[in-house]
Amino acid sequence: MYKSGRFVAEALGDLRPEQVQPNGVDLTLAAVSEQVEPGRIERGDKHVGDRTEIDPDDGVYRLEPGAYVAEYGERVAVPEGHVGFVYPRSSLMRNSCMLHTAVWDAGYEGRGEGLLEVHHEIELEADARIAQFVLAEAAHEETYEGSYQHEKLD
Ligand SMILES: O=c1ccn([C@H]2C[C@H](O)[C@@H](COP(=O)(O)OP(=O)(O)OP(=O)(O)O)O2)c(=O)[nH]1
Repeated sequence: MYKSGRFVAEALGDLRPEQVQPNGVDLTLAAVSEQVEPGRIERGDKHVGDRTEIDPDDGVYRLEPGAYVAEYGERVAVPEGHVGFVYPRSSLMRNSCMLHTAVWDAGYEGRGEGLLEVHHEIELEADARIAQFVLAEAAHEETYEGSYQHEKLD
């Protein structure tokens, strides 16, 4: 069962009131980058290819069609007994852009990333709300202890 937006907001903390939605909380766009070298997925390890961060122009990212990595501004913490997912804000999708998500594991804490697919040029203001984070109840044995634990926390 998906939890309420208020429950998700309490798990994340430190949000503006307009970020709290009925079924989740909105995440903002903290940074945009483009991958510039190949990554590698091996049977036992992985390597994320280098990226170049895009500078916003007067606070606005003007993006041509392509694939980008979006960094979210909020510290996400997935409580035990739950799993998280990110959906695009529907206005982003209605503008021919999409955010893709992997699984946000129970116990993960950090500022995560998503794959931003731009199918028609778009302007995104820095710190604008672009995504919605939701939590669902989920059974699990362990909690997250992978290499991205505590990423981009101050
Ligand atoms: O769209 C997503 C989905 C997940 N995460 C975060 C939360 C998740 O718990 C963590 C690790 O994801 P995953 O377990 O899929 O990473 P991995 O590629 O298997 O690496 P590792 O084994 O080091 O965890 O990344 C994101 O930032 N963006």
